Amino acid sequence: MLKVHINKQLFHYDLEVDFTATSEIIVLFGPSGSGKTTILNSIAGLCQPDSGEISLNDQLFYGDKNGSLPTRERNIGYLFQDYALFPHMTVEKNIRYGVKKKGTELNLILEKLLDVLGIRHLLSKYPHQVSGGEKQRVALARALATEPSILLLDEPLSALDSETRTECQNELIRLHELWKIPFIIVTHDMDEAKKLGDRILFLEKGTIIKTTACNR
Ligand SMILES: Nc1ncnc2c1ncn2[C@@H]1O[C@H](COP(=O)(O)OP(=O)(O)OP(=O)(O)O)[C@@H](O)[C@H]1O
Repeated sequence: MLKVHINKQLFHYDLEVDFTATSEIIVLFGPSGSGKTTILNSIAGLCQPDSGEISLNDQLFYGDKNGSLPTRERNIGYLFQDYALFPHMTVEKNIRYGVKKKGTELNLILEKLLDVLGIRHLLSKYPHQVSGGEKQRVALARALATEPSILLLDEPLSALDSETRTECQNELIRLHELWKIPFIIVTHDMDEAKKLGDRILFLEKGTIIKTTACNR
């Protein structure tokens, strides 16, 4: 279980949130500047809370007395809004980047991801040679190739046209059923939030003002 209890002073208000996530899809929903990315970055270790506690199962990511576990030791998959693929690397190199495992074990994971995401034919291509939806799938493969214990997604579908977006939403739900880890997804789109989320956390100025359970 992921436990997040953080306080952080931001420019215009104090962020204070407290929530847990089991192997479910949690959607963070709220206006621009309400603190969604700050929450993801705190879980990933890319920014530091001022106080509180973040843990995943028995592993403490951040604690008032214990300090902060480095990002590389948190075993987190993070899908950034612009996918952050390396432009000078092929799709295959992008997916393999940062994966510590080698040999048969890695190949089994990669084979599964290539099939599930339907991107085998793209391996030798460069990011500028593939479409937005394909980039999104490649970025998902890269995030999952490290077999993370949790996946963070910051507006993963916002750059896609509506048809590709619907396809990718279905894919995310399917991947979640296969991987069975907590997914924390940021979106601005209410329909998407309802379609993807097991629970939606509504944020306003750094506070969770409402939580809704969804029946997917
Ligand atoms: N390093 C920082 N120190 C203090 N405040 C910051 C810092 N970085 C960002 N902020 C402020 O924190 C607030 C939340 O930003 P954040 O990016 O988390 O919001 P968001 O909900 O993800 O917004 P968006 O939907 O536009 O991406 C903003 O008001 C921003 O000005």
